[in-house]
Amino acid sequence: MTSALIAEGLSKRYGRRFALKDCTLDIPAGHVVGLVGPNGAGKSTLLQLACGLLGPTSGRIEVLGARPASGSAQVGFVAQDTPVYANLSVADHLRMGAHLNPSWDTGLAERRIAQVGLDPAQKAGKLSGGQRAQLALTVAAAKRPNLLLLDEPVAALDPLARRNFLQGLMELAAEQGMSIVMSSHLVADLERVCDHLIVLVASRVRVAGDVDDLLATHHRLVGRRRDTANLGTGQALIEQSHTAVQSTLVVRSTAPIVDASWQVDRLDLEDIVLAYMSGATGGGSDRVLEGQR
Ligand SMILES: Nc1ncnc2c1ncn2[C@@H]1O[C@H](COP(=O)(O)OP(=O)(O)OP(=O)(O)O)[C@@H](O)[C@H]1O
Repeated sequence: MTSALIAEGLSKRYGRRFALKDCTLDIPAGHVVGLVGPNGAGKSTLLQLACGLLGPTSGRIEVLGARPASGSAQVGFVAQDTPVYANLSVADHLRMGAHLNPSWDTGLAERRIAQVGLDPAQKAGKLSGGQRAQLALTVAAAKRPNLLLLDEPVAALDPLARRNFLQGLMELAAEQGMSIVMSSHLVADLERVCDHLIVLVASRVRVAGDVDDLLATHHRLVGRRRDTANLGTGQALIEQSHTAVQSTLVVRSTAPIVDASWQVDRLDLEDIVLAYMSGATGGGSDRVLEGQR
């Protein structure tokens, strides 16, 4: 398996504050990867390190087998604020893309512009936020990069445009073999399109892996109140909450849960992401203390 991105002990610091800390990842090529985490977790920082707009404070990052270089034809990046040139028309953006990129795919660009209903003559400065996002994605995709990095690309899109956009992404990945890494707060969307997920919380990677594997190995256990120090071997506690009589845990376990005193439920991806986010904030242990009062 080849890697789209490898990070080892990757950190980025601004003054005394870490935007990303000790991040170790191996993102397989040819996948659609979701990057989630709360505001300020470090998602944009990781994407900017990956496209060479930022350099690491320490550690190593390799993208498609090389050190990231800003402007690489192999890597497409759409920043959170979907930058376009306000005074240029949609058609001007496509002409400029064709001029600057040897691997420019005119057919793909024109097809997408028509699909999303953009008027080629319209000035980019007059487009809505969602339309600008569609234009920026089209320009990035038509470069035919091997890796496409998207920072919250669907935030400005209406639900129908979002569904079409995500459908388009899946087609790009399937037809062109493009690797895609996309940050978003909309986990339900990511569950539909991503086959790999990274959860970043407070500058650190909390979990990363194939979505199918994450769904198969995380469980919610509900049972009579008990001490979580005695979990079965191979079970990692992700989140816990307790009432006076009942304990509710989220655990990661590769082996089946055999303790019949637990009711065991499956989790969806959103449940898993929320468990990592709240487990990391210490919410779980606060709730233990509250239950013991
Ligand atoms: N240029 C900068 N100077 C100082 N601090 C910065 C800078 N850029 C980011 N940070 C800090 O680094 C941390 C991570 O920021 P980042 O933008 O990567 O988070 P994010 O996960 O993308 O957040 P959001 O979901 O809100 O977009 C934040 O605490 C932020 O304040």
